[in-house]
Amino acid sequence: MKIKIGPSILAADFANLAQEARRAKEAGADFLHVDVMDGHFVPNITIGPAVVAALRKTTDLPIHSHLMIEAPEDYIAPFARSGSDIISFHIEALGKTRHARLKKAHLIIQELKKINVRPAVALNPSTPLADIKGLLEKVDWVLVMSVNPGFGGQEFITAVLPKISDLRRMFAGDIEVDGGINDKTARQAVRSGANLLAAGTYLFKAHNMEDAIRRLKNDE
Ligand SMILES: O=C(CO)[C@@H](O)[C@H](O)COP(=O)(O)O
Repeated sequence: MKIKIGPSILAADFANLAQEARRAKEAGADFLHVDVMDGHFVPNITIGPAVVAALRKTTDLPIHSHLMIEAPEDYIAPFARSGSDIISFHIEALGKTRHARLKKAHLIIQELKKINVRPAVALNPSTPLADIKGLLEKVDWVLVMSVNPGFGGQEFITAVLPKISDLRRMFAGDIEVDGGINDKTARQAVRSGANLLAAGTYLFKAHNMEDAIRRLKNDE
């Protein structure tokens, strides 16, 4: 599968987002990964739909809004209106029982498809695949977190690699891995079956983003 790279704008210069989006595009990015955090689901607050809408005006790259928020079902419409092409929501944010989570996930997926936004389901490092198995026929993008969500610049959790391989055995769609991606962990993730890589620190702090993207794609 072709490897695609989504620079995570959490590590970008927030005072110059238009320029950062342009820099990512020129460096060969395939999509922009936008981390939305609410201070409840994760212990950090980042950006809302207004910033995604502003970013939308500056780039034609697909925008993936990764909702790390409680009650994501309440925010689907504003993030869709802001111009997100892909919206991911966390399975852990949808309730206490597996049944309740799946029920809510199905409704969110239906709503997203109806408005032509690509749905993706995200799961934390400690969340088992069993929790999303019932959704794999409904989505074609799964986001596997390789750090505990909340902050950029953390170390890749190698314990998620078997989960990526297991997922690849049962799922032919896109598998995005996010958190602690660098040239070494990118290779581990791809070897395990990932084809989409979100990377913040490694790309935005690189001396040359184009070279860094090439290294992640392993086509130097
Ligand atoms: O969602 C998250 C963190 O919660 C990620 O998207 C990070 O923003 C990735 O940053 P790096 O680990 O690549 O610096």
